[in-house]
Amino acid sequence: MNAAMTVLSVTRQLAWVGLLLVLLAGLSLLLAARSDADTASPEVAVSAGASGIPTAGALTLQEGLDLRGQWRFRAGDEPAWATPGFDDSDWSTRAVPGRWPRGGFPESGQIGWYRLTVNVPVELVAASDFQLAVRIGKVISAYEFYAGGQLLGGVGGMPPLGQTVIDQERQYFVPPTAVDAQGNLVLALRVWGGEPTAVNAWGGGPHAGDFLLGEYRSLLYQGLLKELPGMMFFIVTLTFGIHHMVIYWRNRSLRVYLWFGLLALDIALYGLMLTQWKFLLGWPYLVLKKIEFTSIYVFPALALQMVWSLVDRKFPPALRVYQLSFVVFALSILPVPGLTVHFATLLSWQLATLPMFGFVPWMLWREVRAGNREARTLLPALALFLATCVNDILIDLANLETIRLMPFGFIAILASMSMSMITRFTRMFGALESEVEQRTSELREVNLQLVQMARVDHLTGVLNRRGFTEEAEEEVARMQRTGTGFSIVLTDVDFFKRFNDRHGHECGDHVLRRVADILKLRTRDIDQIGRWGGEEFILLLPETDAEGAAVLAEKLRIAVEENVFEFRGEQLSLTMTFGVAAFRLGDNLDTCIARADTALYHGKKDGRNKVMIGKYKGLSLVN
Ligand SMILES: Nc1nc2c(ncn2[C@@H]2O[C@H](COP(=O)(O)OP(=O)(O)OP(=O)(O)O)[C@@H](O)[C@H]2O)c(=O)[nH]1
Repeated sequence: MNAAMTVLSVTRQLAWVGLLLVLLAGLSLLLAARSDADTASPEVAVSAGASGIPTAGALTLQEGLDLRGQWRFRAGDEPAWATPGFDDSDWSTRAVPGRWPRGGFPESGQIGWYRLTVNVPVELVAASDFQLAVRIGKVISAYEFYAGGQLLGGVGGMPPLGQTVIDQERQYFVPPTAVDAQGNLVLALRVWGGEPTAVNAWGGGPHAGDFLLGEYRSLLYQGLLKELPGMMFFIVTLTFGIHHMVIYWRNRSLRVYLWFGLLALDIALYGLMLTQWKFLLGWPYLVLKKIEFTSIYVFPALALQMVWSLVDRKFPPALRVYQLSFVVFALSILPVPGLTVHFATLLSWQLATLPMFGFVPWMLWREVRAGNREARTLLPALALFLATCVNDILIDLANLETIRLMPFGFIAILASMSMSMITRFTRMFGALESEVEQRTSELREVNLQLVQMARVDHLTGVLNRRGFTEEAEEEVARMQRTGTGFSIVLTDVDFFKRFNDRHGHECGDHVLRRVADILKLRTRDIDQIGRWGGEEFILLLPETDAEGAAVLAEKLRIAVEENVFEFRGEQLSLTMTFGVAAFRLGDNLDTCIARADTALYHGKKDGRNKVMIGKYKGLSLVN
């Protein structure tokens, strides 16, 4: 019952998480589709140069004018390049976003300028309820942003400070004074490509994200909406992680929950670092980046542990070394100052993960063939996950501008692992329940035997005093209900002490057993026989009056008297005396037995080997 409840509650929780994931995936696809539609031909939205100044109508400005496309570009650094009047017609053009070639522009100190002129409706900009804004996407490694020759801010730090912040999108108010009388607005980006290591690894310049001109609140809303799936992914994985850690905390034998929880927390952290929400933490960019890299660097180690623990296999020592190397890798980048170490080691880390792409599926495939159910559930999800990893690695290696899919791959892993764990624990609970059931029924049987044993005399096999009393009490109750009477017969072996002394205790035991057999054999099934004391037996005869009981007692007396008891070649005989009493209204069991006892006593006194009826007042002898 408990197991069923647990499985039910876990399933319910998973159903919620599943629903969230579906919503998340749906929303992401919707947004991806929207942004695809927006960017289908960025050149159409923006084209640089005096000949084709893009014009932003009122409607477009509300929705946001896409600034992605060709901007004027020049490597080098002149303060005059920010001024609106500067003629940039002889500059080359460069895509925004679009990375610089690897190595960047060392001859110009890794600094280059981007310029774009757009035309905006003057009346709209002058309106008091309209605030013009520009959103600048992600730029490697730092930049300053100018509009109408005014410095509006930037991200990171330009040399000589040289502070790298490569993935922060930021939105800037554009003052109406930045727009000239004809509505022309000149935007300029002064970009620093970064330290040589960064430029060699990443190129430089604007590389991703939104580049938009529009109404401030509308841009802000769009930005928030775009970041929502990332935030939801973070919340879902964080909840998953915490939930599994709590389960592990409550039951330390569920190791697989520990690894699953840690893995989910690690991914949650990584997911958060991929969103703009991380900047709300207000932590230095270096710290955020260290967290991002540590979380991704340590991921293979946790994933290996998780997979092996899920399929319940021992970790091979060589694999342990491989796994620990990731942990060491992840931890060692923490104390190294600056971000250079991350850019310098990323490729090595990616290469180091490559073997996993081969042997993990291979191991799982072997497990699947060996009939491991967890492996069967995990394998397709892992294949999907690895495919998304390849996609993401290609984005870095080949500068592909496609969507990063790893979070979705990880969702598949999460879902499959949950399913796997549910199946596993449902199976475990099922086995446990049937085992408990079996044990309970065994215990019940043993208990029954014990109860029986506690009611039975082990020498003769008839009821003992306690067992007989219980049965007799029930008979009394029945009699009071139905009015049917019964009789009690008390019988005792004559001169048994002498018999014992003469033939030995063992022989005495044997004889007692045989006497019990005779009593059993000569009575009805409904009659109850008990051993009342040492050599004394008692009988309860339902629906029998005193006379009927005396007749039976007489038969028993004769049977015992005529019986030849054989023991170790000896042929022996003995007699018994019987006291009979019928249960009457106003009696209780004790008074009835006492009457039978008195009759027995008188039978003994009267020469033994007799049946005496204990009348209500007085006695009568049967023979
Ligand atoms: N072998 C054997 N003897 C028992 C057992 N229980 C009681 N006895 C013996 O039965 C004898 C009963 O002796 P008494 O109570 O003096 O009665 P008796 O010798 O039968 O004499 P009456 O009953 O007066 O005829 C004692 O010697 C007990 O030791 C038993 O389980 N096995």
